[in-house]
Amino acid sequence: MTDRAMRLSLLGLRGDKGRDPEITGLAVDSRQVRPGCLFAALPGSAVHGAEFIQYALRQGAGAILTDRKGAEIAAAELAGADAALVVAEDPRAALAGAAALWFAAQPETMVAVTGTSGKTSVATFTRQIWQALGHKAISLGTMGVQGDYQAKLAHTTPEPITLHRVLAEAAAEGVTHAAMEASSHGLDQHRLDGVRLKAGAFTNFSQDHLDYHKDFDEYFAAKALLFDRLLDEGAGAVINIDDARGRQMEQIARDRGLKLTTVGRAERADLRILNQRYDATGQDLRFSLYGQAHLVRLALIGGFQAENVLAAAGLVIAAGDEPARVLDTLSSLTTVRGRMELAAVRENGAAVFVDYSHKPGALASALQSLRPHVMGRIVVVFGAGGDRDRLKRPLMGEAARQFADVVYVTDDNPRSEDPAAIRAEVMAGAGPEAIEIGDRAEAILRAVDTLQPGDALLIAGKGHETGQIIGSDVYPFDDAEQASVAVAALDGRI
Ligand SMILES: CC(=O)N[C@H]1[C@@H](OP(=O)(O)OP(=O)(O)OC[C@H]2O[C@@H](n3ccc(=O)[nH]c3=O)[C@H](O)[C@@H]2O)O[C@H](CO)[C@@H](O)[C@@H]1O[C@H](C)C(=O)N[C@@H](C)C(=O)N[C@H](CCC(=O)O)C(=O)O
Ligand SMILES: Nc1ncnc2c1ncn2[C@@H]1O[C@H](COP(=O)(O)OP(=O)(O)OP(=O)(O)O)[C@@H](O)[C@H]1O
Ligand SMILES: N[C@H](CCC[C@H](N)C(=O)O)C(=O)O
Ligand SMILES: [Mg+2]
Repeated sequence: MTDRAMRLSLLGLRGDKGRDPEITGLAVDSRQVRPGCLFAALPGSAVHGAEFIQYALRQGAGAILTDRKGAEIAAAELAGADAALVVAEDPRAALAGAAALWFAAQPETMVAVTGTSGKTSVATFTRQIWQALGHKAISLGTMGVQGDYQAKLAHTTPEPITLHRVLAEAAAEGVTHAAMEASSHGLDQHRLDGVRLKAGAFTNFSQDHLDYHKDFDEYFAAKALLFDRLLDEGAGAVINIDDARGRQMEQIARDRGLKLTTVGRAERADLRILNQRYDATGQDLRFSLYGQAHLVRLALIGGFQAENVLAAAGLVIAAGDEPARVLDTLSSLTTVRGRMELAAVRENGAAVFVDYSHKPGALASALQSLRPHVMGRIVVVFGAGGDRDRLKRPLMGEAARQFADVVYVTDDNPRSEDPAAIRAEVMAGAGPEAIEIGDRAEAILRAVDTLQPGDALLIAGKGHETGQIIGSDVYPFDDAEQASVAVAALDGRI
């Protein structure tokens, strides 16, 4: 970043006392500040970034962006400093704007998707459709950047500096289309403020992240930011109207003058699911677009995938592709890694699926949606993550008890917490018949062992993850791999 420089004013920022230094880079972490950098001292949940202004100045920061409180905290250090001070009402929003200007390029056609579940799936399907139509496209989110440009990401919605660096790199590689996940944290922290979006989608809403958002309404309000603030008037809004929150979002989008496409089973939905027929390898979907019926074969497990596929189709259409051509691509869509992914099949035909459901609503819907594909019993193996929303643990237990026939409770990234204590909270909801096995590999082996012809096992919670986080160590662990190993061992192939 340091091989070029840009005046502070060209980043949309105004320094105090008319100061307008050349900026050589952007940083949110004082430890990454290099001479001439702009340091954004953001109000944090643990500390105010302004506590680190003294270090940023020592490293040679050329400008400090913060809020009024930050300026007060660091008043003494700032008084004698050469660096320009920029005080913004909302420094996160100002940083997002500055990052967009600094990196300048982004794919021409960008869309974002929010909702409690389905963001990764919709973003991935959107990218797959674009690619099938011949566009150079990426999806960006929980699984990193995938498609015609690839990169790892630490967050679902990265902070603006990383986000715009990646978008600029992708654009430089010729990527013209990008679908990104908008997490509620990302929206709340203005991480996407500088992204030029052609359309946004809303999937659904259920319990999550109540460790971060004060309550349901605040969590919803964060998701609504995509429609009531980020998208420009006239941009597309693709909204699943099957639940009450979806209809609330629809109203918000309507009030903002967005161009609506409704999705769902509701009779008035523009992209409407008419019927689904399930079998062991996928489903036939009958749907309509503006009243015109279509039939498509989807090699995807789970009724909710139809909602995700139609939301993705809606986004691609809203972003400018021709509807008939878009619908033609749908039969080519492939399973998203770790989302109702077939991981292994036993000799007796019983199937093992790996899924990323790690929230009560997602677990319930994963299990419910598996049911019509399965003739026998559904067995589930799952746990709940440590250092994350505790309220969801018993609720996940209840979902498993209600929608699976055999329940194994195990560990899923206990992090700094006591694994047994997490399991106890899950077990409280899962009921006395649930079987508790801390070691995840053993739980998977035991569950695979119970599978009879026609049964299916759902290993939930880790999806595409490749590690088990215990304390601060990450041990290699891949549910799909463990499933294959267990099947091979039990069927006498190893
Ligand atoms: C809860 C949350 O979202 N926290 C974000 C927030 O950090 P914070 O407010 O807690 O930061 P803090 O520790 O209080 O520090 C305050 C400030 O001081 C700075 N600092 C800190 C130490 C230092 O030596 N120097 C320094 O400058 C920090 O960079 C920060 O800007 O602001 C930081 C800078 O923008 C983010 O990196 C950080 O994301 C953390 C890493 C995080 O893990 N976020 C997760 C929960 C997240 O965003 N997840 C979503 C959703 C995932 C999902 O859907 O499941 C995602 O999009 O990934
Ligand atoms: N439309 C949907 N409705 C209900 N459940 C869904 C839907 N789509 C996906 N799921 C479930 O949620 C899990 C996560 O899906 P996905 O990764 O697409 O969602 P996400 O919103 O990106 O989640 P995260 O916030 O964890 O990144 C899936 O494994 C599946 O069980
Ligand atoms: N993005 C989510 C993923 C959780 C996945 C689950 N395996 C866990 O560790 O809880 C989080 O970090 O809360
Ligand atoms: Mg995701």
